[in-house]
Amino acid sequence: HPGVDFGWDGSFHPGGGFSGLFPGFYQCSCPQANDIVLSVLEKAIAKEPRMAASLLRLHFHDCFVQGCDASILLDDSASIVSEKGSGPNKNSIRGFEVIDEIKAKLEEACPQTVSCADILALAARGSTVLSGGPFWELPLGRRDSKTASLTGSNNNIPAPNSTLQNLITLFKRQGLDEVDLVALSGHTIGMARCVTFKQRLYNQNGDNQPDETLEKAYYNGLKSVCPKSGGDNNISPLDFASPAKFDNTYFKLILWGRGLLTSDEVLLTGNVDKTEELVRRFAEDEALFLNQFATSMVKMGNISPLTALNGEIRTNCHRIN
Ligand code: HEM
Ligand SMILES: [Ca+2]
Ligand SMILES: [Ca+2]
Repeated sequence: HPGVDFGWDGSFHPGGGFSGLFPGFYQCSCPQANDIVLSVLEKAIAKEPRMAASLLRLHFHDCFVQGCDASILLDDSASIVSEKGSGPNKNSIRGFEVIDEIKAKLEEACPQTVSCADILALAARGSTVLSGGPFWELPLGRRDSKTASLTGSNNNIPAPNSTLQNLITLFKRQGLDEVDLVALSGHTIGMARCVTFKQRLYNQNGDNQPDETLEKAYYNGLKSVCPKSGGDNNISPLDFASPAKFDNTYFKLILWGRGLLTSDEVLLTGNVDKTEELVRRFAEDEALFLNQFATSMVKMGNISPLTALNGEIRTNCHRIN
């Protein structure tokens, strides 16, 4: 029942707009929602620490396509072309079983109440916290889409070989600025497949040469995980210093030429003073990064939510009601 609860202060965007979301949204209708999410996450992340990273990314890939509306969870059907088959998602995005388990428990406790879109947001926050990262007050009340957009998924989610200008443009399109870009790019947990960084190792500029910004020892190690031919699905940590801990080592590694993706490296070397400066400051000051990450996650989570009578509360996140 939107509008009945308190928490109105969280509904106002930093920019001044009204998102319609607020932290107390389930305070009456499902007060145990976050505890249920956390209990499933604890188990899943204990079994596989990488799951925290996968769930965080799932929320990002949802929010950048039609807003945070759980469009990413819809399977192919008569009316839906699933986003799961897009370039950025195919053979890559994971964590659906954990979302299903959370949804099943929530349907049992509070039937037809907690949206799949809010589950993604709660799972992203819980995963961050359980990995040692920051907590944030999370505005809730998103509803679920009745549509998905495969083309949106292909066009709005940045590719790992993006230029810095391209990254800035794609984030601006979502109302996110350079500060949000650098903070949210904080690939401090999780893994990437060889195919996403192979170009850097063997042919960065079409001249059959590696990316010159790659530090030598790191480069040699990556070549053994990611051969010139084959091995596309071999994985390497995005932050090899602490792949399961949510900290600022990712930014330190970038300064040392040990960022994994081109999109990580260009934050420093892409000739935009602002992003270069932010990489340096986040590398120096962990608290600054963690605080900014939390702020930027709230901003990302507020992208075009469905509220009031728009959308629906799906009973099964895989399909519309
Ligand atoms: C700035 C543009 C971004 C680009 C180009 C990018 C690209 C990528 C790529 C290529 C992977 C590896 C995928 C694979 O190999 O299958 C990855 C993984 C990941 N990304 Fe990003 N990403 C970006 C921003 C973000 C944002 C905003 C978040 C969340 C706030 C995020 C969170 C993650 C996480 C946690 C993983 C690891 C997932 C896992 O281990 O399952 N990324 N990203
Ligand atoms: Ca979406
Ligand atoms: Ca880390």
